[in-house]
Formats: sequence, structure tokens, C-alpha cells
Amino acid sequence: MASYEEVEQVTKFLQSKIKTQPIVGIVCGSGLGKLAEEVQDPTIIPYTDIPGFPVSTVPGHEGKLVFGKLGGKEVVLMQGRSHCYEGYPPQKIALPIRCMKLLGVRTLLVTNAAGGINRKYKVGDVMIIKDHINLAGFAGVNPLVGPNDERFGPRFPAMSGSYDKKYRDLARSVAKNMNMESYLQEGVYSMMVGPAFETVTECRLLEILGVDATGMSTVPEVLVARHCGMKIFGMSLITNECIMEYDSTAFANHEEVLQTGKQRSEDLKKFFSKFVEQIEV
Ligand SMILES: O=P(O)(O)O[C@@H]1C[C@H](O)[C@@H](CO)O1
Ligand SMILES: Nc1nc2[nH]cnc2c(=O)[nH]1
Repeated sequence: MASYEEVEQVTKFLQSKIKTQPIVGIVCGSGLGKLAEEVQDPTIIPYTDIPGFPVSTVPGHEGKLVFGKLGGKEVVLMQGRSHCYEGYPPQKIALPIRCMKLLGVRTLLVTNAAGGINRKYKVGDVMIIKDHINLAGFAGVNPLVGPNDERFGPRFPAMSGSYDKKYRDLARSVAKNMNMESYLQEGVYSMMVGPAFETVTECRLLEILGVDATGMSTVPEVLVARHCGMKIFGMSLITNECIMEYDSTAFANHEEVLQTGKQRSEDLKKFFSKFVEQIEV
């Protein structure tokens, strides 16, 4: 667990490298980092250059922090994230989000690649996240476990209403104007630690629980962002179908995840540029 002072130290290091003050933070999921190409006047800092920063080890996660302007607003964009399955405790995954808070970020946009549990979903659909189930949390994986520093937020934060209703409404309207409606969904995301993809029975269980899409990230970031009072918007790209039949010969795989990310990247780049332009922070 990084203390407030340690987060401050990393934040000061970042401030010494940048000329801007971001107000919007963006986390790019697997294969979705191309949004960084839209950032104007970028200052790029590799995670490996930032003392104490968790470093991504997974293909599809560049591992760079990009500061600059998107949709007319100052942003800091994580081109790739780290995950619990890489061996990081959730508290370590929280560090970049807490640095964003100290940098002045008020709104967090999180994206991820996810498997479609909802049988109506198709590969390539994008899902506005309306809520999540922290399944990993049932096993104690939660970045807020441990001593609480009130300078970040309260001991017992509420998690209902985490995914801002106005942002979700705006996202639907932006998507409509971009003719994205045929592949737009809104639903519930769940996080398990991974790195193994789900068994058939696990997928069926998630369906019974009311999950629409499942992944291995996002929830730790949202917990920490909500704890420190940020407004949040989340979007999942449905990169693969979850295997629901016991005798299926299809298997989930990371190559398909990256491939779908590549296919949707232009649409998502345009969507997020427009969305950031229009959000109130
Ligand atoms: O960082 P995200 O949640 O987008 O990445 C998902 C989960 C795993 O890292 C990977 C599996 O293909 O994609
Ligand atoms: N847990 C999980 N994570 C994913 N990330 C991308 N696809 C999937 C999936 O099917 N399951």
C-alpha cells in the first residue's frame, strides 16, 4: 500500500516532467491504447521511468503515460494498465489513480476488453458500464483493504451510483450521433482476477448473477476513483464470446481480444474525442 506521502512523491516527479494540469484521466484497456494518438502536444512518460509505478507486462498494453489535450481538455491517459494477475496487489494498481487525483483529475474514464456473457451481445459491441460486480472482492481483492487515509477518502465509501448517470446519457447521445447504435449496449461488468479465462460453468454462473460482460480489470481503479470522489465513466469492448456450451470447440484467447480491439479502435478514438469534448467535469 503506497502511503499518501509516497503518492505525493510520485505525483511531484510527474509534475516536474509536464507543463499541463490534467482534469480528465483515461485508462486504456487491452488493445485500446490507440486513443493516445489523438492526444495533442503530448508529453509521454514510460511507466518504467516513473519510480514506484506499476509496469504493464502484457501485450496490448504499451505502458506509457500520455499528457496533453483531447477534445479541448487537458488529459492524462494511461496507455495500458497493470492487472492483479500480473502479481500486483490491488493497492499497487490504485497508485496511478491516486496520482491522477493529486494531479487535479476530477473525472476518470476507464475502458477494458471483456468477454460477452449476455447472449445477445456480439463481438465488436461496445458496452457502457452501468454497474459492476467485484467478484474478486469476494476473495478479498480490493485496493481499499488496509489502513484508510482520510486525505484520499472515507473508510466506508458508497459504491452505488459509481458510473455517472449524466455521463452514461451523454455517451448514448454521442454514440447515436456517430451511428454506433447497432453495436451499442449498456450493462453490468464483473471482474475476476484471471489470468485464466472462465470455465463454461463460471460463465453460466455470471449470467445468472446478472453480468453482461466479464474481465480482469477496471474494478480496482473504479473503487479507488470513487473513494477519492472522482466522477466515473466506463466502457467495455466485447472482444470475444464467452463459451457457454460444454462441448464447444471454441476457446477464448488473448489474440482474438487484441484483434477485436484493433478493429474497433478508429470508432473508439472518435467516440472518446467527442465524448471528452462534451463532458462536464
Ligand atoms: O486491461 P483489460 O481489462 O482490457 O484486459 C483484458 C483482461 C486481460 O488483461 C486481457 C485478456 O485478453 O484483456
Ligand atoms: N475474464 C475475462 N476477461 C476477458 N478480457 C477479454 N475477454 C475476456 C474474457 O472472456 N474473460
